[in-house]
Amino acid sequence: MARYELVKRSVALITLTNPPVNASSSAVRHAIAKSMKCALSDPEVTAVVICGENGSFCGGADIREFAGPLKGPPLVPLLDAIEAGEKPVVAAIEGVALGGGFELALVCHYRIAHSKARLGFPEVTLGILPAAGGTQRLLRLIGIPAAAISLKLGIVDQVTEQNACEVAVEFALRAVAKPLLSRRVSMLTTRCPPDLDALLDAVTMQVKKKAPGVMAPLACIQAVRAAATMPYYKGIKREGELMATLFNSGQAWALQYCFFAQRTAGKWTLIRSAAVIGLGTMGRGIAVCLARVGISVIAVESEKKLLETGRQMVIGMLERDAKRRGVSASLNLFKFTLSLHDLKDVDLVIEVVFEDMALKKRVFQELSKVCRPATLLCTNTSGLDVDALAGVTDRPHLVVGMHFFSPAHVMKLLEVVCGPRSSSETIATAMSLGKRMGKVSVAVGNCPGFVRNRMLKPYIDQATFLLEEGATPEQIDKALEDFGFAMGVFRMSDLAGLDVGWRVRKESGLNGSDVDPESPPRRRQGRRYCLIPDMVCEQGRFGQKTGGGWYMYDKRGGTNAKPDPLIQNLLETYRSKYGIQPRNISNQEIVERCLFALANEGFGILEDGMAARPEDIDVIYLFGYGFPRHRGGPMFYASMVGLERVLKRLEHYHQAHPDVPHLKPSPLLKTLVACGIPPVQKWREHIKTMHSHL
Ligand SMILES: CCCCCCC/C=C/C(=O)SCCNC(=O)CCNC(=O)[C@H](O)C(C)(C)COP(=O)(O)OP(=O)(O)OC[C@H]1O[C@@H](n2cnc3c(N)ncnc32)[C@H](O)[C@@H]1OP(=O)(O)O
Repeated sequence: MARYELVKRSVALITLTNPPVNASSSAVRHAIAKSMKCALSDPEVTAVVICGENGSFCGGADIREFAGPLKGPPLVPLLDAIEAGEKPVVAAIEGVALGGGFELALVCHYRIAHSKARLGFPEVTLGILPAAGGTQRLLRLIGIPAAAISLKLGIVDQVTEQNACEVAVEFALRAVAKPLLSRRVSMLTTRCPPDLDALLDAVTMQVKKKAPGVMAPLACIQAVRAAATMPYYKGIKREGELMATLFNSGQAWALQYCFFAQRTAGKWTLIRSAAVIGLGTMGRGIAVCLARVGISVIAVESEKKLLETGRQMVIGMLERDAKRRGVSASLNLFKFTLSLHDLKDVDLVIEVVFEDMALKKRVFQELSKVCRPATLLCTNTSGLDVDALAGVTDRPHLVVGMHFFSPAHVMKLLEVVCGPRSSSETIATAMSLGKRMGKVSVAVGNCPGFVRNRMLKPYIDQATFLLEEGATPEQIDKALEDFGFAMGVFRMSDLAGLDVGWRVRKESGLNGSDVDPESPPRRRQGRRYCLIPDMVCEQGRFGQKTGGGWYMYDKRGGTNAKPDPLIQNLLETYRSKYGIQPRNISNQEIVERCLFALANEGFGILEDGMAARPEDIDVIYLFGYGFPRHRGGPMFYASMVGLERVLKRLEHYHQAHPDVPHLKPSPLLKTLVACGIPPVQKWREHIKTMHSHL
């Protein structure tokens, strides 16, 4: 609910994390109190910055909590303590600072606001008034007659076009040595016009005329009078009394009801009930995502034991999730069953069974028989042909891919895979369901691997070829981590599990009994093939979950990756077996080969019409693979490097490795270079084939 971290060695950064608007729920207030205590007691900390996650400072008190008894730390003492603290506190305001959020900003000693930030007290629209000192502090800060923009008024100390949080941290460092007394807004005296009574009487008349019978605006005027005529400690008492009257009035209840009713009315949806078939890791995560947004879920397994395990895991996840979000777990939305017949009335089914086409086809045939004709049938396949599944149903237009990423209740990306027969309504429903589930949904075409996994193949291939040529997993990971990835390709693969790729390679005849015995060494299906990943899996090393993969871990499920002499040994034996002379490989070569191959596949995807635009690919990589955000995504990165350079380097590497088709520059890349390198946003204009739905 709030993240606490030390930045620049001495600034405590407190980030409110309560989506969508970082409302100051009881859990958030608790987290702020705890973080402030830490910051004020830590001698290393000289200043504090408070900001909100995802571009929103704080949307105010959590209005949903108004209906129940007050939980968690009360706001007023919490805010007073921040203001009274002996270390400078700077509010970094992006998005909104409304109601209690604005009050939080007002107790900070300095306020840095983004130029697009919105600050204000909308409480009156909810039938109440700003009752955590807001009426008293704001007027002390700007005086009674004020009515202009924030900087001019002195509400904020600096307006910025840049990242407000970064600016606030620098500001906080400069504020360390300065006295705080004059920065405590509650200590200031309200500037009043000489004709205060006349002014307030006139405003009262206006309000009565404009909003006859409405209590909150009149209470606000009384609070203003208190700010003008009383010392702070009396003013805030008056503010509290006024709030108490309003808070329990039918007007406040009605206005708060209207706030939520207006938002609920917009939530018309086709999907009220869903089924998830398969309660493995993915299925469980998807089921939790659905229940989180109030959709009732029928969870299906094929065997009693699997169903029971799945049930226990789902309940545990729901309870932990609810605790974290400070809400009650929606267990009542779940039904667990062994029978597909129970799905006859659901609005949508998501199939999450084993990645086996024959099995999936059997499930889709069965669903066709048992589900009502309007039920949408979705598959979570990570790369199989969605249209082949549509083809076995009685409703191909209602079949679509919903490709979640593991862990599904955490990862933001959702690829909505549009088959050639998926109807526009089906795609739109899947996209909007994804949005409702808090996912970043991207529509993609139906090609093997779709977008993320299709692009991942050349990226991982390059990394394994580099191993053959002389690099180590640690060296390659380090180069990619220095580039900005949180994890290099091998550490990431260990986390995801190596067995899935191994199975896919077997199924596609690249490994195992289907391999053509005539194929030359290290070549499969006419191109270069690295056997090392298969050899690692053959040793039962599937990554973190088995305690070993490309690295070794202290235990099964361990996360602390250490270089493994066994892998080093395997590489040396492999190179000598195939007569490969290891060479020194530069970090530049590692980054270029991995990332240019990745982007090159992206160009191919655009050319095939499997993604609508480069921005979609970048979003997929930002949210589905942790591509460093400050690099913009693989396509934007390519444009920053310069397409001409990317083309030249790919030509160079392809010449050196002619048996690696992924290094051959894509025709679209060549076209873009030939036609003067347009900006990313204009690439779409040069794509000839476009998927009909994208
Ligand atoms: C001694 C006791 C002292 C108590 C003192 C208490 C004093 C403080 C009082 C307050 O702070 S009252 C709250 C003041 N704040 C507001 O009135 C802001 C209300 N919200 C908005 O105006 C808008 O939501 C927004 C922040 C401008 C964002 O607008 P946008 O159009 O982007 O999104 P919405 O659809 O409106 O909202 C998204 C989502 O968020 C929910 N939500 C928004 N604000 C709150 C909130 N303050 N509390 C709880 N929930 C909030 C909103 O309902 C939507 O939810 P869903 O519909 O998606 O579920």
